[in-house]
Amino acid sequence: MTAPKTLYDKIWDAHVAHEAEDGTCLLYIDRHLVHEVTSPQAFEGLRMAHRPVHAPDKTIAVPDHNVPTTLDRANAATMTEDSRIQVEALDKNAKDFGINYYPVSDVRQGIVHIVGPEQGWTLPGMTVVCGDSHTATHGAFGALAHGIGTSEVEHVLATQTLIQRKGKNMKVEITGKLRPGVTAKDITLSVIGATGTAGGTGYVIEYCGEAIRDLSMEGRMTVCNMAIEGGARAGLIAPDEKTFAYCMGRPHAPKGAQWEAAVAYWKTLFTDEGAHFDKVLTLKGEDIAPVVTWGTSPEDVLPITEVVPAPGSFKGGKVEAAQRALDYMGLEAGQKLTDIKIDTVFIGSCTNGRIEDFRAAAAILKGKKIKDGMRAMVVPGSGLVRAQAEEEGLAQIFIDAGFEWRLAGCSMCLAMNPDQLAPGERCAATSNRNFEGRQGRGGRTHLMSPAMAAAAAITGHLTDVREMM
Ligand SMILES: CC(C)[C@H](C(=O)O)[C@@H](O)C(=O)O
Ligand code: SF4
Repeated sequence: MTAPKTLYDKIWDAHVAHEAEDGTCLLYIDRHLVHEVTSPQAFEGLRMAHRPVHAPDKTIAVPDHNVPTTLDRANAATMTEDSRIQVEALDKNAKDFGINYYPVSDVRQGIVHIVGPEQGWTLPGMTVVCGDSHTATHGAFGALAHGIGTSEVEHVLATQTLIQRKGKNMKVEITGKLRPGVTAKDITLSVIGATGTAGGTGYVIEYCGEAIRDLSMEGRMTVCNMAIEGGARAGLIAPDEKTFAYCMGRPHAPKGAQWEAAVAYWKTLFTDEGAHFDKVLTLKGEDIAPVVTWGTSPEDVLPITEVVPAPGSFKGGKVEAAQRALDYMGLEAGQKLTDIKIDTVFIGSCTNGRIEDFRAAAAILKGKKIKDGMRAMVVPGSGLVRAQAEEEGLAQIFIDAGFEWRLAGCSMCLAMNPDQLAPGERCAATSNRNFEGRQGRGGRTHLMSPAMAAAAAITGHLTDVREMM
């Protein structure tokens, strides 16, 4: 009898092409996703070595970080020089190397981590890499998805393999049911609150338990997306009937007999009874509340019913960090979180830019107006999410409430395109990072779920969405 394996062990073992004596492995890569920020030097390296892309049919590129999200973006003048150079380089590299490409003009364009699953490129049991830390998102399908650096991007382009050492196994179990108003975003932020941003260092996290099983594929992507903020190398969720239903019929999913064979294999992708985990965290779904971040790290998270913590309440080295965070955020210890006024709302990103996120936000906004003077925008994760939201009438709800309804891209998740905070502006954001300057120099970010961001847009301050339901 073979030893019981975790889901991570199974996918890993199925992809090891070579293992060196010191344990360094060469891992076969099934899908390589590429965006404009981390790929230019990699393609340049290939060019200089006169090498082709090894598996162009498994390589998928889309520009997302630098692209403006306003309707006039076809006009090159809407981009800074640096942004334009990166996007034009991707246009050229995609053409020269013959890889799959979704240019800005294509309705399928969007954030790489939303486009991959949507087009059926991401499937259970695969190894997926991208020169981007939030590649962890694809783990929602039971795919082993690693974020990689630019030199590794070049290596994968050239060889379709990645040099890796195996990580350790960590289990994060969310038992029971979530309470009303609590979402996947609250799960993933609460996990980071419990483990800290280094809690997952060296591990691949498998999320399991009833509350995870109950999530839609969109919600599972939200959870895995932030595995990286918890320090983990990747996040994973075992595929099930929901996963198969999401994948079926997608443009690049297998069809017919190949589909049947694939599903039969996918059904073997679960952690065996008795498999060993090096670390385990269990949270009760019932105990998770709608949360917001108050500081400049995703671990600075608290239930919305709490107050801004006193730096002195932290241990050791964290006291200074907490004080600095409060100074940067312009907050006072003891202040009620619900008293924090905001002037900007950003709903979007690879964490929360999918259709379900927009349904949740629209449910709160329907028939309401955002606070006077509020700058609020909804940025779809892809052109197809945008089209679906328009068809479902969600876009009109946002527009009627006073939101800007944008084109797809990373947008205000990071300050690499025209959507940015000015110094001192304070934003309720559905994205995943809140460090100093993330959304623009001097900008202040509070991370939360789409429903919570919608509630804050209406009241003008951080708000407990449960009071609006
Ligand atoms: C620009 C890119 C390399 C970066 C990442 O890897 O995460 C970005 O997507 C981010 O979220 O900060
Ligand atoms: S949406 Fe944000 S987190 Fe996601 S890939 Fe873009 S910049 Fe990174």
